[in-house]
Amino acid sequence: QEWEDGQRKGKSKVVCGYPLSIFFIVVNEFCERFSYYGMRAVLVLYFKYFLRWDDDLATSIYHTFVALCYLTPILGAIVADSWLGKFKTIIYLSIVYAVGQVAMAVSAIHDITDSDRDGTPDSMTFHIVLSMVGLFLIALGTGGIKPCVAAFGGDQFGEHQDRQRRTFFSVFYLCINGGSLLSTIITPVLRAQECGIYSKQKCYSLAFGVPAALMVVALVVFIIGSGMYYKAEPQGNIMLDVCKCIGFAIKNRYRHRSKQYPKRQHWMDWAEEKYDKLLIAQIKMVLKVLFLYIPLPMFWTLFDQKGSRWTLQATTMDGNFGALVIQPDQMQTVNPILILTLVPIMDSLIYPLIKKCGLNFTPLKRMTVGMLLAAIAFVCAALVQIQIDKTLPTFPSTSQSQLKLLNMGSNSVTVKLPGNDALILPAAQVYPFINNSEIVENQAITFVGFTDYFLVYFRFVNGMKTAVNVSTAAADFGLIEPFYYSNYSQIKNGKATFTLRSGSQSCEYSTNFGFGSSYTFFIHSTLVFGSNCQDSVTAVEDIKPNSVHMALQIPQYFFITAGEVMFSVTGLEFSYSQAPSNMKAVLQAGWLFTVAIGNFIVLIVAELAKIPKQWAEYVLFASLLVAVCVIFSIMAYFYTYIDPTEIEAQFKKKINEDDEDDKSKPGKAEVEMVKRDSIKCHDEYDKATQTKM
Ligand SMILES: N[C@@H](Cc1ccccc1)C(=O)N[C@@H](Cc1ccccc1)C(=O)O
Repeated sequence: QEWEDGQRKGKSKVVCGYPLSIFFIVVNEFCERFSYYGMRAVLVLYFKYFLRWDDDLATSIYHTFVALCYLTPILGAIVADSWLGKFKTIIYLSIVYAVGQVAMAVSAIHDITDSDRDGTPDSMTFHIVLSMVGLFLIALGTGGIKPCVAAFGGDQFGEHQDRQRRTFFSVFYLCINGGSLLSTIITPVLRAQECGIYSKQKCYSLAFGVPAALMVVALVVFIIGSGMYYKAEPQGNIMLDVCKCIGFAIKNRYRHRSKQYPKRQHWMDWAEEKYDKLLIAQIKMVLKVLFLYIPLPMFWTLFDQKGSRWTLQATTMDGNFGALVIQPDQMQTVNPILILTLVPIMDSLIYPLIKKCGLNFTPLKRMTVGMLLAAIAFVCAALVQIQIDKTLPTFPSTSQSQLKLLNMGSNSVTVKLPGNDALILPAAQVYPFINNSEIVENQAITFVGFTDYFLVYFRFVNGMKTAVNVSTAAADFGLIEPFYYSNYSQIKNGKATFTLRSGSQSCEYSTNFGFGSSYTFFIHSTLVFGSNCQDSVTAVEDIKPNSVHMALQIPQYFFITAGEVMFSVTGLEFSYSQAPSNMKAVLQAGWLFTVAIGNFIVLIVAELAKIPKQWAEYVLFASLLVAVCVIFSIMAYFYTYIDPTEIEAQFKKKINEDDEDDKSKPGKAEVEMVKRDSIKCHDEYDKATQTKM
């Protein structure tokens, strides 16, 4: 250890008690998280609006990707521990990661396959394949380096620098959220820009390109620090040793299943014939924690829906905050903002206050409360969804048709449709109608799913005897024949002024478009060019503008983030503190594995349940988490906290004593010694795990 500390001191300058090398690691993490969360923030909208997938497919692929990102840490930990070491693993996988980000940026350039230059890609297959390859490389890179970077940072501190190491981990978490905060603000803004070579489209390529650049910066910064790092040699594949030892214990137990063999205290003790007692004790500690992890994925199932279902929910809401108009994907910034404020508040105010009240708020209790808060967040999301649903248009079912009756004459008319009562339609009015038979082609609202958040649809119906041309300052929408209608066109939301022209005469019509709205404008036969035509055009709302404000999502973000602080921050700390010294990475990978499983659960539940109402799906997830939370609290009640360092020290001390003993008494019967040691070691392990909290 002293030699290792000497190595550390020799490698890196020390600034205010901290090795300078950690500066490069922290900056690297900031840029990497910027890259990851920036790309992830716009991903679901890229699927929906660029690749033109529906909400369910977009959500499924999004969660498959996130799950993959948290499966690959196991791979990264194995490669780093048994082969390349952490430093080289970070470098190589960062290159893979950066290539993946570049592939994503290229996949979002619509001009590559837009040979007819109409603004939409001609071969969607090319864009889909390239983006899927990109996402696979990103998952490999980000997941692979995840358990390495934090542990590599921890390695830079010596045995006696516990306080500095703890501060490093806090700064590390804040940097993660600093990077993700910036990127979730910036990339949605970049996405909203228009760019292109032949035609202008939403700039997803830039929104993915900037995270790609940041990943290159992360790699460069990490390489610059290269000469200063303490690089621990790979210590062999501990995960493989753990698996082999467990496998041997199971096999040995099975071989000795007959009653003639005495029982052992723990099934892992059946590995004693072949494996080191210290390793067996360490595996017991890890298994105890891993058992406790079983219910945890349900928390992540809810937590990670911020980036999918909640972002899609925001697209049906009004993002107008006065001077500021918020993009749906920008709402995710509320999470890191709250993390940056809640973590210090919890640590310096709430937890000490609870302690002062005499309550023992143990890590497992905090995690239980975290789960309940996440369930509350989903109840809030369901309530918001119910409000949104009230404002949505009534869509015709598969056996129904929707039609609009438009009276273009100057007298009222009586309309009688087969199977319906007669109705009187006044002059120059429109009557929206859902019919129970399929008498007309159902085409009214099929386009709505692909509307960009800032774009609204409109069309004109010409009730005049002359053809009318419709244009704005930016675009010409063409000529509409008498008593005919134009196709739907898109325009940016907000105020729009249309010029209506017939020959050399014209007049102007102004109106306001709300987010997500769609309009049919009816030009009356009474319109007189050259005068004000404001009163001679009737605006009919095909789809009402989004009226539920995005601010209503803040409570659900508050509860999920408070839940994250209690659950995730505490859980990470708990996993670290309960892990034996050589298995910290194993437990970190295990912790991240629960995130992966959580994302798979979203896919399974969404696929199996197929709930038509979104609010009901939110309630289902909240109920599932409450049920899991009850199971977890029971498991936590029976968990006894351990001090791995103390247990390991006792084992090492005993092994040293035995070595001395062996030297002084050569020829002692080995079988006898194993028996005695086994009993002693059990006693030590049991003594050290008796502290139940
Ligand atoms: N709060 C998140 C960061 C975030 C930022 C923007 C939108 C969503 C999330 C955070 O701190 N993440 C950490 C820890 C973590 C959380 C969940 C799953 C794995 C790890 C991170 O390392 O990314």
